[in-house]
Amino acid sequence: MGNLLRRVRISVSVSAALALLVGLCLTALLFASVRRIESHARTRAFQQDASLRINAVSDGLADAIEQLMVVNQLFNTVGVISREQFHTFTAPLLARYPELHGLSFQRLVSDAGRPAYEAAMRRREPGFSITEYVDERQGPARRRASYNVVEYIEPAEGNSAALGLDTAALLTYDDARSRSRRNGRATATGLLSLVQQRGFHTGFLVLAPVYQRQAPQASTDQRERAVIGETAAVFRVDHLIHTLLGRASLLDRPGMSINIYAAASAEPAQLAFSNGVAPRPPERGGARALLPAWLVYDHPPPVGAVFYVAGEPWFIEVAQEPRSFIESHAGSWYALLGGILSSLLTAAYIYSLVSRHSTIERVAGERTAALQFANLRLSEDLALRKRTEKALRLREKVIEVSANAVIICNAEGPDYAVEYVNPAFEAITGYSAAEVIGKSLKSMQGAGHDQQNIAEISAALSEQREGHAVLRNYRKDGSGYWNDLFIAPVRDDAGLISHFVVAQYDISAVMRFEAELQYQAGHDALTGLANRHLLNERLSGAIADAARAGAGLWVVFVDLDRFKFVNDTLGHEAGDAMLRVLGERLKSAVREGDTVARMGGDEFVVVLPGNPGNGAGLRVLQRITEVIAEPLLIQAHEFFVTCSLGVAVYPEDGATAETLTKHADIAMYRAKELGRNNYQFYCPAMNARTLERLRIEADLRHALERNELVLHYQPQVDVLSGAIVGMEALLRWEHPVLGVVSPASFISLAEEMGLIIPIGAWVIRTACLQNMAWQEAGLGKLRMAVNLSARQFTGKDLLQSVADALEESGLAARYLELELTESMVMNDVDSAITILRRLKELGVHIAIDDFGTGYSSLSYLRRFPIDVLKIDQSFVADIALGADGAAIVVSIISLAHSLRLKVIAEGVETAEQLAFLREHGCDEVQGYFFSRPVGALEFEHLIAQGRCAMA
Ligand SMILES: Nc1nc2c(ncn2[C@@H]2O[C@H](COP(=O)(O)O[C@H]3[C@@H](O)[C@H](n4cnc5c(=O)[nH]c(N)nc54)O[C@@H]3COP(=O)(O)O)[C@@H](O)[C@H]2O)c(=O)[nH]1
Repeated sequence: MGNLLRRVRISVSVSAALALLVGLCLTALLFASVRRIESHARTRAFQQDASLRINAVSDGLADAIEQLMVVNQLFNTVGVISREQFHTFTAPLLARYPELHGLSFQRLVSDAGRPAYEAAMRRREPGFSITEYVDERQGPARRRASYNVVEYIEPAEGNSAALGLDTAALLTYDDARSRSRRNGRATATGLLSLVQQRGFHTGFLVLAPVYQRQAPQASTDQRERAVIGETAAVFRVDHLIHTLLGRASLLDRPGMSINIYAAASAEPAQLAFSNGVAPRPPERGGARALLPAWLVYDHPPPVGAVFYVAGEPWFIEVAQEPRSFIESHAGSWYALLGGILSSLLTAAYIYSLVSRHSTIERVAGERTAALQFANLRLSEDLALRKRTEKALRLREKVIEVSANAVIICNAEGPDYAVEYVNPAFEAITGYSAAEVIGKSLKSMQGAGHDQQNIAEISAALSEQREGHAVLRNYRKDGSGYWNDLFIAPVRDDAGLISHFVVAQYDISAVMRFEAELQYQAGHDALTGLANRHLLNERLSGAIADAARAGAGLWVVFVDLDRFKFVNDTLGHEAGDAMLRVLGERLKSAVREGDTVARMGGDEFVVVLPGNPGNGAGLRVLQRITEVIAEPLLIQAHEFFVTCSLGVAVYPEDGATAETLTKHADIAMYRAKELGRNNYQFYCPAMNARTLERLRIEADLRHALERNELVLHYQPQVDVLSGAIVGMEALLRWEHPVLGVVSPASFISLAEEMGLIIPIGAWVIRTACLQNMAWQEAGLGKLRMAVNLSARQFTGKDLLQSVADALEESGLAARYLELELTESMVMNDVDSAITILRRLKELGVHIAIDDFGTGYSSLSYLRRFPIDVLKIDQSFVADIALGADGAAIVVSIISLAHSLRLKVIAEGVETAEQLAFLREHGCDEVQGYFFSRPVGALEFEHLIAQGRCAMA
């Protein structure tokens, strides 16, 4: 409160002080303004007074001079008049203008004319002579060239001494006289001492020239020649000014001084009149020195003006003596005092007004603060209540909109009657609130009473504690769902348990997802069959069962033959589709419950429990082979797939899932080696073979860089001439330990390992270089046939490697023939045609190898840009055996020729076969009958012989 009071007092004082300050400032402004106005008024009044005086003086002088000009005009008009006439004419003028001290006529007399002139004058004025003053004594004038003699002068009284006076002796005249004569105008002299009166007085003369009448006066010279004298007016300055100012009552103004100078400025030597020294500002000593001058006295600046007296500049200065500020600025002082008084009164009034307001405000402020405080408390209470209500409503809403079921039931057993269920409960269970409220909580357990977890909930209810259980509950329509249930007691204000709240979460989706995950963990995503992991589990279980039962079981490893080819040529989608179909077929070949698993790629494992060795197992193997071999339609193509099977037997071939699977795999490899499409039972010797295969794989990776690969060449012979017309390049691997390895053993391995691409490129390049070398050696222009593998044919580098080989070797493309198998071009006809066209664009020949063994469609054959059909050696071998083989050979020859293709038969071993082929129009032949594939040197010998031995 003390603070508040202090603050109020300060604010009141500040307001009053401010009002006083503003008032004083305004007063100061008013004071300064009034002072300015007063000063201006006084200065203006003084300037007007000064102007009156200046005008009176200058006009009065002009008037006086004008009288002289009247006299002068008389002389110049009438000529020199008599003395009496002069007196008569000037008397009224002098009477009217007392400021005129005298009017005279002065004649110009030459020295020569002096005696005559004096004589003539003496006739009128006895004793007359021309005189001058020497040492203030008048005597006869000394001789000089000419004299300016005062002939008449009026009034005579007081001026008689001047008669006969030669004014040429007065040097002060000279300048004014000569100017007057030259310019023909009245001219004033400077100040001079007048001799007319007793004593000397300051005065001046105005001279006006008198010329000889009718004499020319246009130029200065003419005027100087024409001059006969001048009229002159004499002025006593003090008398003149007094007269002029006195006449206008402008003389006696207290405090005002008038100084007149016969010069253009205030030159003290030319002071013509003064009625007092020009006043100066008073000295400012003591405290007055601290005040600005305008506050101490008021001193309007003196007024000065130049005016002309008979053409000569005169200066007049009128000054006013300074007056004290107090005396000259009464208005300013009244304004100042009035302002200060008003300011003090206003400040006092504001002080009292604001004090009253402050007191009222203080009291009102205290009351308002108290009210605000009370209001605040009230608002807080209200807000708290609102928040509480809002929180309750929110909780209620949360329960209402909760996706999980909420039940509130009475805490009284044994029924625990339901008092509330939320909408989610109704949605999940299908029961409406009306159907369950009032019913026992336990009645909602549905048909799943046998579940163990229910006991936990019952215990929580009876022990009045929290509980949790996952239950299988049932909806009103009888369908089941998984319920993650929490129960918790609710206490009333007294701390007693009055209710239980039950929260139910429908976790059916989670349970399904878990089951799905579990399924996926054990199953192959593509085929839905068991995966390697589940296979191990199941096989281990089956082994344990078999061990317990003392029974045997088989593990069958299934690998699809040439699946890689399908995958590579038709793409992964086709491969996947094939695997899905074949997986289903495998399942159909075994009993329900038998495990069929996919290991990855085209490898499957089938577990046959229950003593399959009693004959059932072999039947299953047979079924597997059959279902796999059934025609398969993928992307509108019909495929015939075979498989190779390997079987490991428990307990003979292993006691663990891992060992049995591995041994079944080894047996499957053996089946592959033995030509695919068969099954093999594992035997310990296979282990060694497998190891051998692994070693070959490792060595093959380095065969190319170690130069272990070589080409052998088998001649192709023209049937009719017996001439060697070409050769087939056949790859050999000269293994440092194993000796020469047949391509049949490692080409498929190289394909699987992806090595066929660099190996194939090497073959094409080497064959081209060799052919070109032979051609350059003059061994003839023969065609070189080179085999392409499936992977090589579809590989992206084929065209480039062929082009590079031709370019590097320089071999003409027509001497290179590429051999493809039927299956390579039939699997994807459109793409094969594209590749073949590009190869043909290079200029190479294309041959279809092993023709007749595959599934060539004749209609497609027409579309392929090929040159040669190569009859498979199996048909050639069959020629001698029966009608079928021979018929096929004849058909192929005829077909080829109808398509304008050349036919070459391979595997010709006998003269009989040759004869048959020749008889049926086969074009070329190749086979052991002529030569086995031989090394390059040996082949050169064959060419050198020119032809092969023909039977
Ligand atoms: N992709 C590649 N494949 C190649 C390459 N070199 C060979 N091969 C293929 O390997 C398979 C086996 O070839 P090979 O052991 O050389 O056997 C060939 C001939 O030696 C053999 N032949 C020739 N005449 C006779 C005969 O009168 N009787 C008889 N029993 N066999 C004979 O036939 C094989 C030639 O077959 P083909 O290629 O179909 O003309 C074989 O499939 C080769 O294609 C290679 O570089 N790349």
